[in-house]
Amino acid sequence: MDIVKVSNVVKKYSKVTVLNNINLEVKEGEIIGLIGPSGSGKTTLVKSIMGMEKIDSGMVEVLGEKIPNLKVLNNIGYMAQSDALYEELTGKENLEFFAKLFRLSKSEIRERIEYTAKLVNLEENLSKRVGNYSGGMKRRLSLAACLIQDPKLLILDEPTVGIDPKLRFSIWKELKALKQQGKTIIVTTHVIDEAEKCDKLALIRDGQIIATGSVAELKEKFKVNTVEEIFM
Ligand SMILES: Nc1ncnc2c1ncn2[C@@H]1O[C@H](COP(=O)(O)OP(=O)(O)OP(=O)(O)O)[C@@H](O)[C@H]1O
Repeated sequence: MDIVKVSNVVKKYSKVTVLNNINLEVKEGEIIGLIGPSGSGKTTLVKSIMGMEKIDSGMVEVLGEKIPNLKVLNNIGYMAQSDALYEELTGKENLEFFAKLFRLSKSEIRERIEYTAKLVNLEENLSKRVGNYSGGMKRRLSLAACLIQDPKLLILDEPTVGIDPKLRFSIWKELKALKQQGKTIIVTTHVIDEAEKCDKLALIRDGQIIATGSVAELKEKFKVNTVEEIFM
């Protein structure tokens, strides 16, 4: 089943076309990487998938519903490029705040905070004020926050920026485990070794998808031996 279906999407800012006839299908349980140079349209595409950006033409469907659709938003965990956290609150209070937005019960809130904090290795720091967190810790808390309601679809915009390689490795291990549970994950990245971990890549340039496929398929298509060369 297609969890996300993007059909002929065009998005303009003033007269500038930022997404130029995008078509993309994402299947259940797939990790898809959106890869492309800075300014190529990755963030605009993920925001259009959620309905945060109004598209000029085309159609987006998520979980079988036409977007924009508020109900579907409950099933999307979105981690934006910049952290949207309350610096005055502790890590735990931030997670509680987001959990309450989704009307989770008290016991669900406790369970989900425990699970997500463990996932991103922040259990020891939950009672600290977020204003005192490092950049990497804020990134990890944002990831925990976007998982709090146990969404079916995760949309992660450069999730591992500012995260050291060891933790990046453990986050990817968890993303794979989430995939095994049937979650679908869309991730934008500039990091080559992350691209290798995706089931499928969509290469974006100047608002167009120039190729999609697994790393192996893309290497074959472009007749190259490494992922770096695909980017070139
Ligand atoms: N709100 C906006 N108003 C006008 N132009 C915008 C707006 N948001 C993005 N753009 C432009 O749209 C283009 C695509 O931007 P977008 O943020 O989607 O790229 P990106 O691939 O995510 O880049 P990066 O990797 O640097 O995050 C850029 O030229 C950008 O300047």
